[in-house]
Parts: sequence; structure tokens; C-alpha cells
Amino acid sequence: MQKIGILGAGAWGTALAFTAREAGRDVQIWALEQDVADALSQGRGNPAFLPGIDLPAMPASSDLSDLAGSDAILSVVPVQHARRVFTDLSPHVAAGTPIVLCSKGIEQSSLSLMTDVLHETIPQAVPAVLSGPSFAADVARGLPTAVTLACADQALGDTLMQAIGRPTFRPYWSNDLIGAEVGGAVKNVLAIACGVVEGMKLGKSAHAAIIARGFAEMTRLAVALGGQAQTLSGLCGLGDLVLTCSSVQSRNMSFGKALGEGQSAEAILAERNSVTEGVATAPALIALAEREGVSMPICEAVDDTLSNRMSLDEAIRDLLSRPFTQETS
Ligand SMILES: NC(=O)c1ccc[n+]([C@@H]2O[C@H](COP(=O)([O-])OP(=O)(O)OC[C@H]3O[C@@H](n4cnc5c(N)ncnc54)[C@H](O)[C@@H]3O)[C@@H](O)[C@H]2O)c1
Ligand SMILES: O=P(O)(O)OC[C@H](O)CO
Repeated sequence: MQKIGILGAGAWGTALAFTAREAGRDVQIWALEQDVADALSQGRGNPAFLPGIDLPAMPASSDLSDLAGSDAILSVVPVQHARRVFTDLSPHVAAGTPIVLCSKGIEQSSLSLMTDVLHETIPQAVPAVLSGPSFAADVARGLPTAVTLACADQALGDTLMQAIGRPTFRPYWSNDLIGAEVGGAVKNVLAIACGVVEGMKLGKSAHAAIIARGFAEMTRLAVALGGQAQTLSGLCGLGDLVLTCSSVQSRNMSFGKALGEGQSAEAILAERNSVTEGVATAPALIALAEREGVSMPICEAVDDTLSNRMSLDEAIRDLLSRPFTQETS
């Protein structure tokens, strides 16, 4: 497995391209924006989405057909745009090509996870999921990182791990794609809640409570959808929840913090060219949880406030008024 296609050249696609290149692979990047492709291929890094990080020149274009012949493709397109890009990419994907889904979220229009979107648009691909605690800037600087790499077939998992892993980028194989996807999608919504706690100065105890009770919400949903609870205890669940809820380096956490400090969602998003996946995923997550009969009160509080059904104060009051119950329920 030598030629790795990278679908999407935001911060994460760029960092993954860099680490795959450092692992000895030939990378080919697809960028939506021609100026991003030009900068990457001319060795000027990615000033639009990953500013301040020097990178070697990497082949990049805005032509999806340049990904034809890839031995595997890492998909790093924001979730709400993935269906359209996959549809356009499909004619260039050979049967049996692994597509590793590296985006984190749930599609609003269908309540689908990315594996379902992939199956509907590029059915000839073999799905895999890469998820876990990993800030793009850390990976692009070569700092140590570990992630979950989920796919059904362990031999393919081994091949993918050998292809993109290196001492400072350490994939761990799992056969649980659903668990890996749910962990990545839900942690973004919970990070918004943790940001609100920080912005409103509700204290570190409340912060820890959100992480632990949020972890219970994430696990319940994953199990309801057919995932394994054990997967959520790993890098793609608890690991990513801890990272994303710990640092305003996270777009989701910093978004929540700004909300808690009194800014409007619209104003915060208007200042960003980067994606804050938890905002679009929150309503899809709650609709999915309702469909599955899964209780997710913290995520629901985030959705209620983002949808302007409740103020932050009302959502917090509701959470604190819930009946006392046993911890494992
Ligand atoms: N940045 C990270 O640290 C990180 C780490 C792990 C996972 N992720 C996940 O990777 C995914 C991509 O995030 P990112 O941080 O690389 O993006 P980013 O915020 O750096 O950049 C935004 C991306 O959105 C793309 N985009 C905007 N409009 C589009 C459209 N209409 N069609 C297709 N693409 C469009 C841009 O081309 C750009 O690549 C997200 O799901 C995110 O959760 C990010
Ligand atoms: O900046 P965020 O909130 O999108 O988080 C980035 C990664 O998902 C952290 O693992």
C-alpha cells in the first residue's frame, strides 16, 4: 500500500498527508480550493487552514480524478459536505479500495454516520474509520499521537496501520466502526458543553461531571446502534472526549466557551473559516437518539440552546433539576 489519497485539505487532511508522507508513503491531496492545492504543492504549507506550520511540498490538486489509483483514501471532508464530494469521487474509486473516514459527525439530512453515507455513494469502497485524540497541529508538528483505526477485517487493519503509522502516529486496530464513529461525533457536542461550563465559570467539578456523564451518553448511543461499549473506553471515545474537553485548542470547546461568555453562535461562527462539527451534529444527534430511544440530556441541552429553544441558564437549570437516579442507568 504505497499511494495514499487524501480527500480534503483542511487542517486534519493536511496533517494526515504529512504524517503519511513521513511514514514513507506517496501522498496525493485533493483540496476544494485551488489556492490551498497550490500552496501545499509549492511547499508553502496550508496558510488557510493550518497556519504557522512549515511543511514539505506535497502533491495536491483540486481535481478528484487525481485520486484514481490510490491504494487507500483518507476522507477528511467535513461531514455535512461529504455526500456530495463522495458522489463526485465515486467514478474514480476502484472496487475494493479502502476509504478511511477521518471526519467526526452525523449527517443532518439523513441522521447517517459516515459509513452509511459512504456505502450509499461509493458502495465499491471498503470502509474504515480513523478517530481519536489528535489535534491537527500536534500531528503536523510530529508530536506523539495515538488513534483508533477501525475496519472489519484485521488483515486490512494491519496493512493500513503499517501504511500510515509511525512511531509518533500510533494507530490501534478495532473491528468496531460504529463505536469509533459515535465516539468522534458525540465528543464534539460534549466539548461544546464543557466549553460553556468554562465560559460561565461553573467550575472544574462541573467540567468533570460533564465528561463522565457525557461518556455514559456516548456509550449508550453507541451500544444502541450496534457498537461495543469497550470501544468507547478507548482512544476514539474517552480519549478524544478528554482531549477535546480539555483545551480551547479544540474548535468545539472554544465555541462553547465563547457561548458561555455571552457571544452568539452566529457571531462566533462568522469569525471562523474552520469547521466546528458539533454545531451541525447536535440536532442530528438528538434526532438519532430519540429515534433509538436513548437518553442524552447533556447533548440535548446543547441542542436546545443552539436551536434557541432555551437560554443557557434555562438549559442548565433543567439539567440540574433532573431526578436523582442510579449512576449506571
Ligand atoms: N482539525 C483537527 O484537529 C481534526 C482532528 C481530527 C478530526 N478532525 C475532523 O476532520 C474533519 C475536517 O476538519 P478540518 O479540521 O480538517 O477542517 P478545517 O476546519 O481545517 O477546514 C475546513 C474544511 O472544510 C472544507 N470545506 C468547506 N466547504 C466545503 C464544501 N462545500 N465542500 C467540501 N469541503 C468544504 C474546506 O475545504 C476545508 O478543507 C472534521 O470532521 C473534523 O472533525 C479534525
Ligand atoms: O478542534 P475540534 O474540536 O474539531 O477537535 C479536533 C479533534 O477532533 C480532536 O481529536
